[in-house]
Amino acid sequence: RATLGMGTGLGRPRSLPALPLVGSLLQLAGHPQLHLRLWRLQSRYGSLYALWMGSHYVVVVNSYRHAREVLLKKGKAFAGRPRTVTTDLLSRGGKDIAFASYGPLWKFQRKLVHTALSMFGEGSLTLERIICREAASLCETLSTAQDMALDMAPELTRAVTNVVCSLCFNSSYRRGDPEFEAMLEYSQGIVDTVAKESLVDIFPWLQIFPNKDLALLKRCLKVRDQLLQQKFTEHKEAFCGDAVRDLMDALLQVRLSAENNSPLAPGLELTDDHLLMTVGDIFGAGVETTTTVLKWAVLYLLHHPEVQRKIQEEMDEKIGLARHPHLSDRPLLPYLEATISEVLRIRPVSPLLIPHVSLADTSIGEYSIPKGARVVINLWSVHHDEKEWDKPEEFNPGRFLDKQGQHIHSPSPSYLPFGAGIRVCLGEVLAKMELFLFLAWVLQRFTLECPQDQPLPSLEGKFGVVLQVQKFRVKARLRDAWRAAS
Ligand code: HEM
Repeated sequence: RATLGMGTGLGRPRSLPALPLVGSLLQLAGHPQLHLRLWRLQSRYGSLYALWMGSHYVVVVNSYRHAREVLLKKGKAFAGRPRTVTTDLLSRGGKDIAFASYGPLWKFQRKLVHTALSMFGEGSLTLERIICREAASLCETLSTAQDMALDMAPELTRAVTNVVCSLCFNSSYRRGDPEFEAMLEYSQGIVDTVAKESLVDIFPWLQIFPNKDLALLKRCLKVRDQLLQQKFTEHKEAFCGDAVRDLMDALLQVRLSAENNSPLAPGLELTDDHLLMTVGDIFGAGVETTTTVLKWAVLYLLHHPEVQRKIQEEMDEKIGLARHPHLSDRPLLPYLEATISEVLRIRPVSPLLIPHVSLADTSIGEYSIPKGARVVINLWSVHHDEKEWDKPEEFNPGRFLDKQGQHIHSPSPSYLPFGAGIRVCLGEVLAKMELFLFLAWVLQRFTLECPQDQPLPSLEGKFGVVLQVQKFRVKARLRDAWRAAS
Protein backbone atom coordinates (compact mmCIF):
# COMPACT_ATOMS: atom_id res chain seq x y z
CA ARG A 1 0.00 0.00 0.00
CA ALA A 2 1.11 3.61 -0.59
CA THR A 3 3.01 5.08 2.35
CA LEU A 4 0.82 7.48 4.23
CA GLY A 5 1.61 11.20 4.34
CA MET A 6 3.96 12.13 7.14
CA GLY A 7 4.70 15.41 8.72
CA THR A 8 2.00 17.60 7.15
CA GLY A 9 -0.04 17.58 10.35
CA LEU A 10 -3.25 17.22 8.35
CA GLY A 11 -5.75 14.42 8.39
CA ARG A 12 -6.43 12.20 5.44
CA PRO A 13 -9.64 12.34 3.37
CA ARG A 14 -12.53 10.21 4.52
CA SER A 15 -12.30 6.80 2.91
CA LEU A 16 -14.87 4.41 1.54
CA PRO A 17 -14.87 1.13 3.48
CA ALA A 18 -12.10 -1.13 2.24
CA LEU A 19 -11.51 -4.85 2.67
CA PRO A 20 -8.07 -6.43 2.61
CA LEU A 21 -6.96 -7.29 -0.93
CA VAL A 22 -10.05 -6.09 -2.82
CA GLY A 23 -10.13 -2.62 -1.27
CA SER A 24 -13.33 -0.69 -1.94
CA LEU A 25 -14.28 -2.76 -4.95
CA LEU A 26 -17.59 -3.85 -3.43
CA GLN A 27 -18.71 -0.21 -3.35
CA LEU A 28 -18.01 0.18 -7.04
CA ALA A 29 -18.88 -3.23 -8.45
CA GLY A 30 -22.14 -3.31 -10.37
CA HIS A 31 -21.83 0.38 -11.31
CA PRO A 32 -20.48 0.47 -14.87
CA GLN A 33 -20.97 4.28 -15.04
CA LEU A 34 -18.03 4.94 -12.74
CA HIS A 35 -18.11 8.76 -13.13
CA LEU A 36 -21.75 8.81 -11.97
CA ARG A 37 -21.09 6.45 -9.07
CA LEU A 38 -18.17 8.63 -7.89
CA TRP A 39 -20.35 11.74 -8.33
CA ARG A 40 -23.16 10.28 -6.21
CA LEU A 41 -20.83 9.04 -3.47
CA GLN A 42 -20.20 12.72 -2.60
CA SER A 43 -23.49 12.86 -0.73
CA ARG A 44 -22.13 10.31 1.78
CA TYR A 45 -18.40 11.14 1.85
CA GLY A 46 -18.11 14.80 0.86
CA SER A 47 -16.63 16.19 -2.36
CA LEU A 48 -13.13 14.87 -1.63
CA TYR A 49 -12.79 11.28 -0.50
CA ALA A 50 -10.51 8.31 -0.83
CA LEU A 51 -10.93 4.67 -1.77
CA TRP A 52 -8.77 1.65 -2.38
CA MET A 53 -8.59 -0.03 -5.78
CA GLY A 54 -7.01 -3.30 -4.67
CA SER A 55 -3.74 -2.08 -3.16
CA HIS A 56 -3.85 1.39 -4.79
CA TYR A 57 -4.83 4.38 -2.72
CA VAL A 58 -7.08 6.62 -4.85
CA VAL A 59 -8.26 10.15 -4.03
CA VAL A 60 -11.38 11.34 -5.82
CA VAL A 61 -11.81 15.07 -6.42
CA ASN A 62 -15.31 16.30 -7.26
CA SER A 63 -15.09 20.07 -6.79
CA TYR A 64 -13.48 22.80 -8.83
CA ARG A 65 -11.74 24.24 -5.74
CA HIS A 66 -9.77 21.02 -5.24
CA ALA A 67 -9.33 20.34 -8.97
CA ARG A 68 -7.66 23.73 -9.32
CA GLU A 69 -5.26 22.89 -6.54
CA VAL A 70 -4.30 19.55 -8.14
CA LEU A 71 -4.04 20.75 -11.73
CA LEU A 72 -2.84 24.33 -11.37
CA LYS A 73 -1.62 25.39 -7.92
CA LYS A 74 0.28 22.15 -7.21
CA GLY A 75 0.42 20.91 -10.80
CA LYS A 76 3.99 19.64 -10.53
CA ALA A 77 3.36 17.70 -7.31
CA PHE A 78 0.47 15.91 -9.05
CA ALA A 79 2.00 15.52 -12.52
CA GLY A 80 2.63 11.76 -12.32
CA ARG A 81 0.63 9.04 -14.07
CA PRO A 82 -0.16 5.61 -12.67
CA ARG A 83 1.38 2.59 -14.33
CA THR A 84 -1.24 0.01 -15.11
CA VAL A 85 -1.20 -3.26 -17.00
CA THR A 86 -3.35 -1.98 -19.87
CA THR A 87 -1.71 1.43 -20.32
CA ASP A 88 1.74 -0.18 -20.11
CA LEU A 89 0.75 -2.43 -22.99
CA LEU A 90 -0.69 0.50 -24.92
CA SER A 91 2.35 2.73 -24.46
CA ARG A 92 5.15 0.12 -24.23
CA GLY A 93 5.78 0.96 -20.61
CA GLY A 94 5.03 4.69 -20.74
CA LYS A 95 7.15 5.64 -23.78
CA ASP A 96 4.38 7.90 -25.06
CA ILE A 97 3.18 11.24 -23.65
CA ALA A 98 -0.22 10.63 -22.02
CA PHE A 99 0.87 7.71 -19.82
CA ALA A 100 4.55 8.63 -19.42
CA SER A 101 5.79 9.52 -15.99
CA TYR A 102 6.72 13.12 -15.35
CA GLY A 103 10.34 13.75 -16.34
CA PRO A 104 12.66 15.36 -18.89
CA LEU A 105 11.89 12.91 -21.69
CA TRP A 106 8.12 13.39 -21.32
CA LYS A 107 8.66 17.16 -21.33
CA PHE A 108 10.78 16.88 -24.46
CA GLN A 109 8.22 14.70 -26.30
CA ARG A 110 5.45 17.17 -25.38
CA LYS A 111 7.50 20.09 -26.68
CA LEU A 112 8.27 18.25 -29.89
CA VAL A 113 4.62 17.54 -30.66
CA HIS A 114 3.65 21.05 -29.69
CA THR A 115 6.23 22.52 -32.07
CA ALA A 116 5.22 20.13 -34.84
CA LEU A 117 1.55 21.03 -34.39
CA SER A 118 2.31 24.74 -34.68
CA MET A 119 4.51 24.08 -37.69
CA PHE A 120 1.76 22.16 -39.45
CA GLY A 121 -1.11 24.34 -38.88
CA GLU A 122 -2.13 26.02 -35.69
CA GLY A 123 -2.45 29.53 -36.96
CA SER A 124 -1.40 28.65 -40.50
CA LEU A 125 -3.48 27.47 -43.41
CA THR A 126 -2.18 23.93 -43.77
CA LEU A 127 -4.33 22.23 -41.17
CA GLU A 128 -7.35 24.25 -42.17
CA ARG A 129 -6.95 23.02 -45.73
CA ILE A 130 -6.70 19.41 -44.57
CA ILE A 131 -9.78 19.69 -42.34
CA CYS A 132 -11.80 21.40 -45.08
CA ARG A 133 -10.86 18.66 -47.54
CA GLU A 134 -12.22 16.08 -45.10
CA ALA A 135 -15.30 18.19 -44.37
CA ALA A 136 -16.03 18.30 -48.12
CA SER A 137 -15.68 14.54 -48.35
CA LEU A 138 -17.98 14.09 -45.33
CA CYS A 139 -20.61 16.31 -46.97
CA GLU A 140 -20.33 14.32 -50.19
CA THR A 141 -21.04 11.09 -48.30
CA LEU A 142 -24.01 12.69 -46.56
CA SER A 143 -25.32 13.87 -49.95
CA THR A 144 -25.23 10.39 -51.41
CA ALA A 145 -26.89 8.93 -48.31
CA GLN A 146 -29.48 11.70 -48.23
CA ASP A 147 -32.78 10.89 -46.60
CA MET A 148 -31.51 7.48 -45.54
CA ALA A 149 -31.15 6.57 -41.86
CA LEU A 150 -27.38 6.74 -41.64
CA ASP A 151 -24.96 5.76 -38.87
CA MET A 152 -22.68 8.80 -39.04
CA ALA A 153 -20.12 7.36 -36.62
CA PRO A 154 -17.80 5.68 -39.17
CA GLU A 155 -17.97 8.76 -41.43
CA LEU A 156 -17.05 11.10 -38.59
CA THR A 157 -14.27 8.75 -37.49
CA ARG A 158 -12.87 8.63 -41.03
CA ALA A 159 -12.90 12.41 -41.30
CA VAL A 160 -11.08 12.87 -37.98
CA THR A 161 -8.70 9.95 -38.62
CA ASN A 162 -7.73 11.43 -41.96
CA VAL A 163 -6.86 14.77 -40.36
CA VAL A 164 -4.59 13.01 -37.87
CA CYS A 165 -3.19 10.73 -40.60
CA SER A 166 -2.34 13.70 -42.80
CA LEU A 167 -0.68 15.37 -39.84
CA CYS A 168 1.33 12.31 -38.76
CA PHE A 169 1.98 10.48 -42.04
CA ASN A 170 0.98 12.78 -44.85
CA SER A 171 -1.57 10.19 -45.97
CA SER A 172 -5.31 9.59 -45.77
CA TYR A 173 -7.92 6.88 -46.32
CA ARG A 174 -10.69 6.46 -48.88
CA ARG A 175 -14.08 5.13 -47.91
CA GLY A 176 -14.02 1.33 -47.57
CA ASP A 177 -10.20 1.14 -47.49
CA PRO A 178 -9.44 -2.20 -45.75
CA GLU A 179 -6.61 -0.60 -43.73
CA PHE A 180 -9.06 1.98 -42.45
CA GLU A 181 -11.59 -0.71 -41.55
CA ALA A 182 -8.85 -2.50 -39.59
CA MET A 183 -8.05 0.73 -37.82
CA LEU A 184 -11.71 1.28 -36.86
CA GLU A 185 -11.88 -2.19 -35.41
CA TYR A 186 -8.71 -1.96 -33.34
CA SER A 187 -9.62 1.52 -32.01
CA GLN A 188 -12.93 0.20 -30.71
CA GLY A 189 -11.13 -2.72 -29.09
CA ILE A 190 -8.76 -0.34 -27.32
CA VAL A 191 -11.59 1.92 -26.14
CA ASP A 192 -13.38 -1.13 -24.80
CA THR A 193 -10.43 -2.40 -22.79
CA VAL A 194 -7.97 0.32 -21.71
CA ALA A 195 -7.88 2.12 -18.39
CA LYS A 196 -11.45 1.70 -17.29
CA GLU A 197 -10.30 0.37 -13.95
CA SER A 198 -10.52 -3.12 -15.34
CA LEU A 199 -9.72 -5.94 -13.00
CA VAL A 200 -6.22 -6.60 -14.35
CA ASP A 201 -5.32 -2.98 -13.66
CA ILE A 202 -6.45 -3.36 -10.08
CA PHE A 203 -5.00 -6.83 -9.60
CA PRO A 204 -2.01 -7.12 -11.96
CA TRP A 205 -1.43 -10.72 -10.94
CA LEU A 206 -4.66 -11.62 -12.79
CA GLN A 207 -2.62 -11.40 -15.98
CA ILE A 208 -1.42 -14.93 -15.46
CA PHE A 209 -4.97 -16.22 -15.95
CA PRO A 210 -6.73 -16.24 -19.31
CA ASN A 211 -8.50 -12.91 -19.64
CA LYS A 212 -10.86 -12.00 -22.47
CA ASP A 213 -10.33 -8.22 -22.31
CA LEU A 214 -6.56 -8.46 -22.12
CA ALA A 215 -6.48 -10.90 -25.03
CA LEU A 216 -8.63 -8.49 -27.09
CA LEU A 217 -6.37 -5.55 -26.21
CA LYS A 218 -3.26 -7.50 -27.21
CA ARG A 219 -4.87 -8.50 -30.52
CA CYS A 220 -5.85 -4.88 -31.26
CA LEU A 221 -2.40 -3.56 -30.35
CA LYS A 222 -0.80 -6.08 -32.69
CA VAL A 223 -2.78 -4.62 -35.60
CA ARG A 224 -2.03 -1.04 -34.49
CA ASP A 225 1.68 -1.81 -34.14
CA GLN A 226 1.86 -3.39 -37.59
CA LEU A 227 0.30 -0.28 -39.15
CA LEU A 228 2.50 2.10 -37.17
CA GLN A 229 5.65 0.09 -37.91
CA GLN A 230 4.88 0.02 -41.63
CA LYS A 231 4.48 3.82 -41.77
CA PHE A 232 7.59 4.26 -39.65
CA THR A 233 9.71 2.06 -41.92
CA GLU A 234 8.44 3.87 -45.04
CA HIS A 235 9.28 7.22 -43.45
CA LYS A 236 12.74 6.14 -42.33
CA GLU A 237 13.54 4.95 -45.86
CA ALA A 238 12.27 8.11 -47.53
CA PHE A 239 13.63 10.56 -44.96
CA CYS A 240 16.37 12.81 -46.27
CA GLY A 241 16.51 15.36 -43.46
CA ASP A 242 15.64 18.39 -45.61
CA ALA A 243 11.94 18.25 -46.35
CA VAL A 244 9.78 17.61 -43.31
CA ARG A 245 6.41 16.41 -44.60
CA ASP A 246 4.69 15.43 -41.37
CA LEU A 247 5.04 14.70 -37.65
CA MET A 248 6.86 11.44 -38.28
CA ASP A 249 9.51 13.28 -40.31
CA ALA A 250 9.72 16.00 -37.67
CA LEU A 251 10.42 13.39 -34.99
CA LEU A 252 13.05 11.67 -37.15
CA GLN A 253 14.71 15.01 -37.80
CA VAL A 254 14.93 15.91 -34.11
CA ARG A 255 16.44 12.53 -33.34
CA LEU A 256 18.98 12.92 -36.14
CA SER A 257 20.06 16.32 -34.92
CA ALA A 258 20.26 14.98 -31.34
CA GLU A 259 22.55 12.18 -32.59
CA ASN A 260 24.73 14.53 -34.63
CA ASN A 261 25.16 17.74 -32.76
CA SER A 262 22.84 18.51 -29.90
CA PRO A 263 22.33 15.44 -27.72
CA LEU A 264 19.41 15.38 -25.32
CA ALA A 265 20.34 15.52 -21.64
CA PRO A 266 22.68 12.72 -20.46
CA GLY A 267 20.94 9.40 -20.10
CA LEU A 268 18.04 10.44 -22.33
CA GLU A 269 17.42 8.70 -25.58
CA LEU A 270 14.57 8.91 -28.06
CA THR A 271 14.33 5.27 -29.12
CA ASP A 272 12.23 3.95 -32.01
CA ASP A 273 9.67 2.94 -29.39
CA HIS A 274 9.45 6.55 -28.13
CA LEU A 275 8.88 7.88 -31.65
CA LEU A 276 6.29 5.21 -32.45
CA MET A 277 4.42 5.63 -29.19
CA THR A 278 4.40 9.43 -29.54
CA VAL A 279 2.70 9.13 -32.91
CA GLY A 280 0.46 6.37 -31.53
CA ASP A 281 -0.59 8.77 -28.79
CA ILE A 282 -1.69 11.42 -31.24
CA PHE A 283 -3.96 8.80 -32.80
CA GLY A 284 -5.07 7.42 -29.46
CA ALA A 285 -5.75 10.80 -27.87
CA GLY A 286 -6.78 12.66 -31.00
CA VAL A 287 -9.22 10.46 -32.91
CA GLU A 288 -11.61 8.86 -30.44
CA THR A 289 -11.99 12.07 -28.37
CA THR A 290 -12.75 14.46 -31.22
CA THR A 291 -15.03 11.96 -32.99
CA THR A 292 -16.94 11.34 -29.79
CA VAL A 293 -17.53 15.07 -29.24
CA LEU A 294 -18.85 15.35 -32.82
CA LYS A 295 -21.24 12.46 -32.15
CA TRP A 296 -22.46 14.13 -28.94
CA ALA A 297 -22.95 17.39 -30.84
CA VAL A 298 -25.06 15.67 -33.52
CA LEU A 299 -27.07 13.87 -30.85
CA TYR A 300 -27.82 17.10 -28.97
CA LEU A 301 -28.85 18.80 -32.23
CA LEU A 302 -31.37 16.00 -32.82
CA HIS A 303 -32.77 16.62 -29.35
CA HIS A 304 -32.74 20.41 -29.80
CA PRO A 305 -33.83 21.31 -33.35
CA GLU A 306 -34.26 24.93 -32.18
CA VAL A 307 -30.50 25.11 -31.48
CA GLN A 308 -29.75 23.71 -34.92
CA ARG A 309 -32.08 26.25 -36.53
CA LYS A 310 -30.40 29.10 -34.68
CA ILE A 311 -26.94 27.98 -35.81
CA GLN A 312 -28.17 27.81 -39.40
CA GLU A 313 -29.79 31.25 -39.20
CA GLU A 314 -26.55 32.67 -37.86
CA MET A 315 -24.60 31.01 -40.66
CA ASP A 316 -27.01 32.17 -43.36
CA GLU A 317 -26.77 35.71 -42.10
CA LYS A 318 -23.02 35.92 -41.53
CA ILE A 319 -21.58 33.64 -44.22
CA GLY A 320 -24.37 32.93 -46.65
CA LEU A 321 -24.37 30.01 -49.02
CA ALA A 322 -22.00 31.21 -51.71
CA ARG A 323 -18.82 30.17 -49.95
CA HIS A 324 -17.59 27.57 -47.45
CA PRO A 325 -16.97 28.37 -43.78
CA HIS A 326 -13.37 29.22 -42.78
CA LEU A 327 -11.62 29.25 -39.44
CA SER A 328 -11.55 33.02 -39.62
CA ASP A 329 -15.37 32.90 -39.39
CA ARG A 330 -15.22 31.77 -35.76
CA PRO A 331 -15.85 35.24 -34.32
CA LEU A 332 -18.82 35.57 -36.71
CA LEU A 333 -20.50 32.42 -35.44
CA PRO A 334 -20.71 32.78 -31.65
CA TYR A 335 -23.82 30.62 -31.35
CA LEU A 336 -22.12 27.66 -33.04
CA GLU A 337 -19.07 28.18 -30.83
CA ALA A 338 -21.29 28.35 -27.74
CA THR A 339 -23.04 25.13 -28.77
CA ILE A 340 -19.69 23.31 -29.09
CA SER A 341 -18.64 24.63 -25.65
CA GLU A 342 -21.90 23.45 -24.10
CA VAL A 343 -21.53 19.96 -25.61
CA LEU A 344 -18.03 19.76 -24.10
CA ARG A 345 -19.46 20.79 -20.73
CA ILE A 346 -22.53 18.63 -20.48
CA ARG A 347 -20.88 15.46 -21.78
CA PRO A 348 -17.16 15.77 -20.92
CA VAL A 349 -15.55 13.27 -23.24
CA SER A 350 -12.91 12.44 -20.66
CA PRO A 351 -15.12 12.38 -17.54
CA LEU A 352 -12.32 11.39 -15.14
CA LEU A 353 -9.49 13.06 -17.14
CA ILE A 354 -6.48 10.72 -17.09
CA PRO A 355 -5.59 9.80 -13.49
CA HIS A 356 -2.77 11.87 -11.94
CA VAL A 357 -0.31 10.62 -9.30
CA SER A 358 1.22 12.61 -6.44
CA LEU A 359 5.00 12.71 -6.78
CA ALA A 360 5.63 13.73 -3.14
CA ASP A 361 3.77 13.88 0.16
CA THR A 362 1.49 16.86 -0.31
CA SER A 363 -2.02 18.09 0.44
CA ILE A 364 -5.35 19.02 -1.13
CA GLY A 365 -7.41 21.53 0.81
CA GLU A 366 -7.26 20.54 4.46
CA TYR A 367 -6.24 16.94 3.75
CA SER A 368 -2.84 15.31 3.52
CA ILE A 369 -2.16 13.22 0.44
CA PRO A 370 0.63 10.63 0.45
CA LYS A 371 3.23 10.28 -2.27
CA GLY A 372 2.09 7.73 -4.85
CA ALA A 373 -1.65 8.38 -4.41
CA ARG A 374 -3.69 8.20 -7.61
CA VAL A 375 -5.78 11.32 -7.98
CA VAL A 376 -8.93 11.14 -10.07
CA ILE A 377 -10.52 14.46 -11.05
CA ASN A 378 -14.19 13.81 -11.66
CA LEU A 379 -14.84 16.34 -14.41
CA TRP A 380 -18.42 15.15 -14.62
CA SER A 381 -18.98 16.40 -11.05
CA VAL A 382 -17.18 19.68 -11.75
CA HIS A 383 -19.23 20.32 -14.91
CA HIS A 384 -22.49 19.39 -13.15
CA ASP A 385 -21.91 21.25 -9.90
CA GLU A 386 -25.00 23.29 -9.05
CA LYS A 387 -22.85 25.80 -7.18
CA GLU A 388 -21.03 26.59 -10.42
CA TRP A 389 -23.70 26.04 -13.08
CA ASP A 390 -27.34 27.07 -13.22
CA LYS A 391 -29.46 23.94 -13.94
CA PRO A 392 -26.40 21.92 -15.01
CA GLU A 393 -28.43 19.08 -16.57
CA GLU A 394 -30.04 21.51 -19.02
CA PHE A 395 -28.49 21.82 -22.48
CA ASN A 396 -28.17 25.56 -22.90
CA PRO A 397 -25.59 27.06 -25.29
CA GLY A 398 -26.78 30.48 -24.04
CA ARG A 399 -24.63 30.10 -20.92
CA PHE A 400 -21.58 30.56 -23.17
CA LEU A 401 -22.81 33.89 -24.59
CA ASP A 402 -22.50 37.35 -23.08
CA LYS A 403 -25.18 40.04 -23.17
CA GLN A 404 -24.02 41.16 -26.64
CA GLY A 405 -24.32 37.59 -27.91
CA GLN A 406 -20.55 37.08 -28.10
CA HIS A 407 -18.98 33.73 -27.25
CA ILE A 408 -17.54 33.48 -23.73
CA HIS A 409 -14.78 30.89 -23.72
CA SER A 410 -15.11 30.10 -20.03
CA PRO A 411 -18.11 31.51 -18.14
CA SER A 412 -16.94 29.71 -14.99
CA PRO A 413 -13.36 28.78 -14.03
CA SER A 414 -14.78 25.31 -13.40
CA TYR A 415 -15.00 24.69 -17.15
CA LEU A 416 -12.14 22.26 -17.87
CA PRO A 417 -12.98 20.03 -20.85
CA PHE A 418 -9.29 19.73 -21.80
CA GLY A 419 -7.92 19.61 -18.25
CA ALA A 420 -5.53 22.35 -17.13
CA GLY A 421 -1.95 22.95 -16.07
CA ILE A 422 1.11 20.86 -16.70
CA ARG A 423 -0.75 17.84 -18.16
CA VAL A 424 -3.32 19.86 -20.12
CA CYS A 425 -4.44 18.34 -23.43
CA LEU A 426 -1.90 18.82 -26.21
CA GLY A 427 -4.49 18.86 -28.95
CA GLU A 428 -6.97 21.47 -27.71
CA VAL A 429 -6.35 23.92 -30.52
CA LEU A 430 -6.47 21.24 -33.20
CA ALA A 431 -9.62 19.67 -31.72
CA LYS A 432 -11.42 23.03 -31.61
CA MET A 433 -10.51 23.71 -35.24
CA GLU A 434 -11.96 20.35 -36.26
CA LEU A 435 -15.14 20.66 -34.20
CA PHE A 436 -15.85 24.10 -35.63
CA LEU A 437 -15.14 23.33 -39.28
CA PHE A 438 -16.82 19.92 -39.44
CA LEU A 439 -20.02 21.18 -37.82
CA ALA A 440 -20.07 24.43 -39.80
CA TRP A 441 -19.66 22.62 -43.12
CA VAL A 442 -22.34 20.03 -42.35
CA LEU A 443 -24.90 22.48 -40.94
CA GLN A 444 -24.47 24.94 -43.78
CA ARG A 445 -25.81 22.27 -46.15
CA PHE A 446 -27.82 19.80 -44.14
CA THR A 447 -30.47 19.64 -41.47
CA LEU A 448 -29.89 16.65 -39.22
CA GLU A 449 -33.01 14.81 -38.13
CA CYS A 450 -34.00 11.71 -36.27
CA PRO A 451 -35.39 9.12 -38.75
CA GLN A 452 -39.20 9.19 -38.54
CA ASP A 453 -39.77 5.65 -37.37
CA GLN A 454 -37.17 5.87 -34.60
CA PRO A 455 -37.29 7.29 -31.07
CA LEU A 456 -34.87 10.05 -30.11
CA PRO A 457 -31.60 8.31 -29.21
CA SER A 458 -30.50 8.18 -25.59
CA LEU A 459 -28.37 10.95 -24.10
CA GLU A 460 -26.86 8.56 -21.61
CA GLY A 461 -23.17 7.97 -22.15
CA LYS A 462 -21.24 4.76 -21.67
CA PHE A 463 -18.27 5.15 -19.35
CA GLY A 464 -14.84 4.14 -20.64
CA VAL A 465 -11.58 5.78 -21.56
CA VAL A 466 -13.92 8.21 -23.36
CA LEU A 467 -17.59 8.82 -22.52
CA GLN A 468 -19.07 6.96 -25.47
CA VAL A 469 -22.27 7.71 -27.33
CA GLN A 470 -24.65 4.84 -27.92
CA LYS A 471 -25.13 3.93 -31.57
CA PHE A 472 -27.76 6.03 -33.38
CA ARG A 473 -28.93 6.87 -36.88
CA VAL A 474 -29.47 10.24 -38.51
CA LYS A 475 -31.23 11.55 -41.58
CA ALA A 476 -29.21 14.31 -43.24
CA ARG A 477 -31.64 16.38 -45.32
CA LEU A 478 -30.20 18.84 -47.85
CA ARG A 479 -31.46 22.27 -46.85
CA ASP A 480 -33.88 23.92 -49.30
CA ALA A 481 -31.85 27.13 -49.15
CA TRP A 482 -28.68 25.24 -50.10
CA ARG A 483 -30.47 23.36 -52.90
CA ALA A 484 -31.83 26.63 -54.29
CA ALA A 485 -28.44 28.36 -54.02
CA SER A 486 -26.57 25.60 -55.80
C1 HEM B 1 -12.33 17.40 -28.23
C2 HEM B 1 -11.28 16.65 -28.20
C3 HEM B 1 -10.38 16.43 -27.01
C4 HEM B 1 -10.66 16.51 -25.68
C5 HEM B 1 -11.99 16.85 -25.01
C6 HEM B 1 -9.43 16.20 -24.97
C7 HEM B 1 -9.30 16.18 -23.58
C8 HEM B 1 -8.15 15.80 -22.92
C9 HEM B 1 -8.07 15.65 -21.48
C10 HEM B 1 -9.19 15.92 -20.49
C11 HEM B 1 -6.80 15.23 -21.19
C12 HEM B 1 -6.24 14.86 -19.80
C13 HEM B 1 -5.74 16.02 -19.01
C14 HEM B 1 -5.25 15.58 -17.65
O1 HEM B 1 -4.97 14.40 -17.42
O2 HEM B 1 -5.19 16.42 -16.75
C15 HEM B 1 -6.07 15.13 -22.45
C16 HEM B 1 -4.76 14.74 -22.57
C17 HEM B 1 -4.09 14.65 -23.77
N1 HEM B 1 -4.59 14.96 -25.03
FE1 HEM B 1 -6.48 15.56 -25.45
N2 HEM B 1 -8.44 15.95 -25.88
C18 HEM B 1 -8.96 16.10 -27.14
C19 HEM B 1 -8.29 15.99 -28.35
C20 HEM B 1 -6.94 15.76 -28.48
C21 HEM B 1 -6.22 15.77 -29.73
C22 HEM B 1 -6.81 16.11 -31.10
C23 HEM B 1 -4.92 15.44 -29.44
C24 HEM B 1 -3.76 15.28 -30.37
C25 HEM B 1 -3.21 16.14 -31.10
C26 HEM B 1 -4.83 15.24 -28.00
C27 HEM B 1 -3.68 14.91 -27.32
C28 HEM B 1 -3.60 14.73 -25.95
C29 HEM B 1 -2.39 14.26 -25.27
C30 HEM B 1 -1.07 13.88 -25.93
C31 HEM B 1 -2.70 14.22 -23.90
C32 HEM B 1 -1.78 13.79 -22.75
C33 HEM B 1 -1.06 14.98 -22.15
C34 HEM B 1 -0.09 14.59 -21.04
O3 HEM B 1 -0.35 13.63 -20.32
O4 HEM B 1 0.93 15.27 -20.90
N3 HEM B 1 -6.08 15.45 -27.46
N4 HEM B 1 -6.93 15.49 -23.48
